[in-house]
Amino acid sequence: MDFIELRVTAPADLADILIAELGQLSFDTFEENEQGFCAYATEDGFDKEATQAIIDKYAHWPGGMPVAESRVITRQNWNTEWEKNFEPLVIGEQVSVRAPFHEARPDLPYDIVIMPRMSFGTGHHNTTALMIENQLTVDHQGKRVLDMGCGTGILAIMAVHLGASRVLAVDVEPWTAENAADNALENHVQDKVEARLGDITALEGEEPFDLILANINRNVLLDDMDAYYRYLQPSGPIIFSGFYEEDLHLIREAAEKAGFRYESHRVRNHWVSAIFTKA
Ligand SMILES: C[S@@+](CC[C@H](N)C(=O)[O-])C[C@H]1O[C@@H](n2cnc3c(N)ncnc32)[C@H](O)[C@@H]1O
Repeated sequence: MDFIELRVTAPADLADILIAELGQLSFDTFEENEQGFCAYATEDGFDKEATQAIIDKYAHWPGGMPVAESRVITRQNWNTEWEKNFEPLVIGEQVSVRAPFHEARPDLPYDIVIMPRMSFGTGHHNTTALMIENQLTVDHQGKRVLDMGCGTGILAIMAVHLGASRVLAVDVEPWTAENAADNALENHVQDKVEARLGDITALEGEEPFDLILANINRNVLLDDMDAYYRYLQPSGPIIFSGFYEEDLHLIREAAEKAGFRYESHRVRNHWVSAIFTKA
């Protein structure tokens, strides 16, 4: 399959804003670098005009105008690049996230092995790290968990490490659902994680979950808010991310309108992960 690689040169503060806005289009993987960042989308989902409109909107940015160039790449090239650049990392001082070719960290309580491929979720993005930090504060013991927008399945794997009894990991991108299943196997949690292809409609017939994790993007979260409420047990927690600090009020308004109670949120580089509970 072919993908679009969008190379963006922009000052760091603007790069964060552009990543948030491009994340509302079909770009779902971002790699930051010294000049700005690279964003990836499937060739089919790439909307050239909408992408250019976002770049043009910031032509008068005080720190320097953004410049974007796109090219088509194959999945294979993309993987090689990604694997070459994938550094192990530690989240919340407790969770080691690494590829199979990195050394394990037996000094840390949680070890997650990710085969990156073409999916979002190696822990390097602020939203993934924020989600995991929030997961560390929420009781997962014996819980049935939903991971919406699972990407690599990193949050689903973390949920099992924290004691979840079952996790349904759902994503709209076919290779992502496959990648999540492979990563569950790699982390020996395949008996507890079911990876499923689809969007919110893939949940039809499911009983409400004890805990929901949803790191997607602002628009999908807003659209699916009422459904999340229906698919959560009373007083169950839901952890959101994938949106920018400026949009927290929108997420909060929609969540409270649906019936959730705001609990807390954390922010890194303008990205947010927020915890609500079903009132
Ligand atoms: C920000 S990534 C999060 C990946 C991973 N959960 C993490 O925390 O790193 C968002 C994921 O949501 C998926 N996605 C986008 N729209 C979706 C939808 N309507 N329903 C389910 N998944 C969706 C994308 O394919 C992508 O893998």
